[in-house]
Amino acid sequence: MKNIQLLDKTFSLSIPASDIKKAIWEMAEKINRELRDSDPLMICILNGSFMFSADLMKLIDFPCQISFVKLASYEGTGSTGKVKELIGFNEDLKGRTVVLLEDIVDTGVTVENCVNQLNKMGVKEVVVASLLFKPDALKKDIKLDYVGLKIPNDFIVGYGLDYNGYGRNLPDIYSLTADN
Ligand SMILES: O=P(O)(O)OC[C@H]1O[C@H](OP(=O)(O)OP(=O)(O)O)[C@H](O)[C@@H]1O
Ligand SMILES: Nc1nc2[nH]cnc2c(=O)[nH]1
Repeated sequence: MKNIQLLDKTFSLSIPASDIKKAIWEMAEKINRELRDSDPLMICILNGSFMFSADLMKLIDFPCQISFVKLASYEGTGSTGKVKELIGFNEDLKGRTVVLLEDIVDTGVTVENCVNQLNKMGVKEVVVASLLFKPDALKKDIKLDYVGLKIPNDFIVGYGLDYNGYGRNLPDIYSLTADN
């Protein structure tokens, strides 16, 4: 199995780029079918979601807007349980169908925080699309509308996800090995 080293930690290949591509293609098909008449505004949650959002958007086949927020809840290899807002929601979203684009839903604190903020801003509906979901880590009562792949509760890097800022550029996804 292919291993990589980032800073002090070793990771092993867990999701090859071909599986990621297939999951995004299937999600885009569904979104194209189900949201084309809703004039949705996609919101990419930076940093981690930049790669997923770019690849998904290229497969959306109707006129569609995208905007960006920058939030952080993870430090090192664990959740802080709190969401830091680095760039917030600053558009008029009243009455809009908003699609949150997440690379991963882990504890769910980030998505819960966004959904609460958006509802206060008077959106019509919030739809959540996440490439990855760790069901065993979830601590919040949130609804996920589109999920690419369900994964075990291991710390992962690659395809936008980082370890202390490194690993985001990897096309495949890697899991922290047991011997770290
Ligand atoms: O469900 P949660 O426990 O909230 O975890 C999910 C969040 O964690 C990651 O962001 P992170 O805080 O690492 O910031 P980053 O995207 O800038 O790496 C990821 O991009 C999600 O936004
Ligand atoms: N890099 C990284 N960020 C996360 N944010 C929430 N879960 C994870 C994870 O497993 N890896």
